[in-house]
Amino acid sequence: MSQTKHRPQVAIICGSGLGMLADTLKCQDSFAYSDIPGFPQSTVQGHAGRLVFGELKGKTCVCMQGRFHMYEGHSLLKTTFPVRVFKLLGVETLFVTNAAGSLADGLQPGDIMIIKDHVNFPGLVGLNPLCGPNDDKFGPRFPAMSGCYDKNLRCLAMEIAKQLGVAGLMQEGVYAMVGGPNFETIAEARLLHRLGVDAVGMSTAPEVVVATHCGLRVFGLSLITNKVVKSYEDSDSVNHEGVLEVGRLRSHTVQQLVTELIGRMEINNNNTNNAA
Ligand SMILES: O=P(O)(O)O[C@H]1O[C@H](CO)[C@@H](O)[C@H]1O
Ligand code: HPA
Repeated sequence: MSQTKHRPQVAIICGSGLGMLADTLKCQDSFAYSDIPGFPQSTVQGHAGRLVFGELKGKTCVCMQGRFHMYEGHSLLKTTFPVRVFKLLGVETLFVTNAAGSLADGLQPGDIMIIKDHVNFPGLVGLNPLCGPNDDKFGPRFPAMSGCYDKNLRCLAMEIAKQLGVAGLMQEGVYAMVGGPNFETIAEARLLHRLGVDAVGMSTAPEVVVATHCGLRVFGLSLITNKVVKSYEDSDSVNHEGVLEVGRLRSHTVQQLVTELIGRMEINNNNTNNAA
């Protein structure tokens, strides 16, 4: 921390193809993950591997240009390590963004889903970053996860979308994390759809679990990059290049939304920063 004067209140995790969110920060200090002791390395195309500090609309932010995924071979503790670093830096609010495939018929590629809730499939079978001895300095052994996506921020985001004229692209929904790295089979897609999942991806839930455990307020959004194939008659197939391309196409809108939301949200400044 001796290498930056920024003391962030807000952390942003950029999803696949959404690294441009960091470009909006003013007075940047940027660090390659490879230069930060103990930080994992990004191995996925579209995840640059840089931590960027800066100002956005009067708030101090830190932005992860590149996240870590379980399928890269990182332990869940490693994939979520930055979230606890953010807590220790004094961050109060975590923004998680991701690229996701849609299962809901009303969500089209290019749409933006405000995450209302998630299904953490790896977590349901014990692949949870909170497994192992609990560190009471961060949070309780059995943290509640109901309401882990802050309702006020969700409402404010919708209000801002209306003012920006992009409300037609936006709706709330349930995100499910699967392990990846393969995309879903048709049978898996149908199962997820029947379970009430609106969008699916391979990240985010562990970060949100760790953030909620240590008392961070969370806002999440999924950029819908593809429709998940649910029919045996459908010859479409998804690929990572296509996912990144939709990220590039929608980058401006996502930047506008995140910038306005960060600018207008209230910061309590009551983060005691005493987790450890
Ligand atoms: O969740 P993010 O990191 O946005 O990336 C999503 O896009 C990649 C697949 O194209 C997977 O990593 C999936 O999780
Ligand atoms: O269709 C998908 N499935 C899982 N992860 C994804 N990330 C982007 N699109 C998808």
